[in-house]
Amino acid sequence: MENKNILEVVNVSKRYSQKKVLNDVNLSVKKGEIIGLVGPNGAGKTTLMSIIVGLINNYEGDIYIDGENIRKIKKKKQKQKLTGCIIETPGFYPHLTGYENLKLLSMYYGKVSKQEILDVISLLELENAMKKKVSKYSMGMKQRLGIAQTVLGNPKILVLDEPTNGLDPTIIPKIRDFIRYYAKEKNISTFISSHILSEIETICEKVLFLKNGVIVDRIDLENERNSKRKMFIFKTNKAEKLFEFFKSKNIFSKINEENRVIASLEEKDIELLIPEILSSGIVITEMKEYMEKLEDRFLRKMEGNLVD
Ligand SMILES: Nc1ncnc2c1ncn2[C@@H]1O[C@H](COP(=O)(O)OP(=O)(O)OP(=O)(O)O)[C@@H](O)[C@H]1O
Repeated sequence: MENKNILEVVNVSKRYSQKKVLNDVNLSVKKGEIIGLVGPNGAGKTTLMSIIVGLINNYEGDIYIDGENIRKIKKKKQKQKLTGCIIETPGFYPHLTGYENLKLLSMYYGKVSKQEILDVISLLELENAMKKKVSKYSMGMKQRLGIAQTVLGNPKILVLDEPTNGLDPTIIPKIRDFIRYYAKEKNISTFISSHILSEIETICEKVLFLKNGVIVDRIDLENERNSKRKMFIFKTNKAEKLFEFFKSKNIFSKINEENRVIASLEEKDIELLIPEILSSGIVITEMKEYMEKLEDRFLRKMEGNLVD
């Protein structure tokens, strides 16, 4: 994968009258990367995404897409071609069929082959919907057609605000495959927000937490997956004593609500520490690797007590 930043958000702030809804946001997305944006209601996710795709033009700071400052792009069409987006409800021509809508958009962008259109239809399993007028579509079908539209015109980055909203759970894996296909096969990056944190966790390489317009945490999931340091969970008769033991070794640990001890360790530490733990009279009846769910981490972060 190329290491080039396809999106750069530099010191972006946004006010609505007196209220600052984005405060000095900085982030970057590399070519082919899939990055998630999570945060509570009103955190500023839609505002940030709307600025990136050019729907909001009145903001402080700068947005660069593929090295170009979007403020300097005067032609609307040129700006629109940079990003494929789904923000709130996508717009269509309701009296036309799904296929006619896709074809019309392709003609607007030019240079979209029939095969490219057929690819999106097949990836999102839209075949049966293509001949129907969009006015007859369910909300989920409209959402899928909206997602299909995002890749026409070969954009640099997909900006997807809650793309799985209103979708049947059986369709959600299709969206995941679609995003992965365009990231890995076509090198199109994705910046995605979702309330379904497990989705973000499975698809994204990095996740940003936005709270009150500020990015309060950045998690490199890919790095964590490959890290030598892992979290382990211990079932023991003396949780408090084990916790104190780790503390005395400067190892991060905590006791969870089930009285299990969770500690951040490298595998090589374990061999050294286990004999010491056992000789101090602590009995460990179970020990396994522990993956903290993004949701739990998110909740801790929102409560303001994230400890790494
Ligand atoms: N046009 C507007 N005028 C005034 N305030 C606005 C406007 N649009 C958004 N806001 C405010 O900006 C803040 C951020 O809103 P935004 O929709 O970006 O948050 P969000 O993280 O996308 O929330 P949600 O998860 O509920 O979609 C909120 O306090 C919202 O009330």
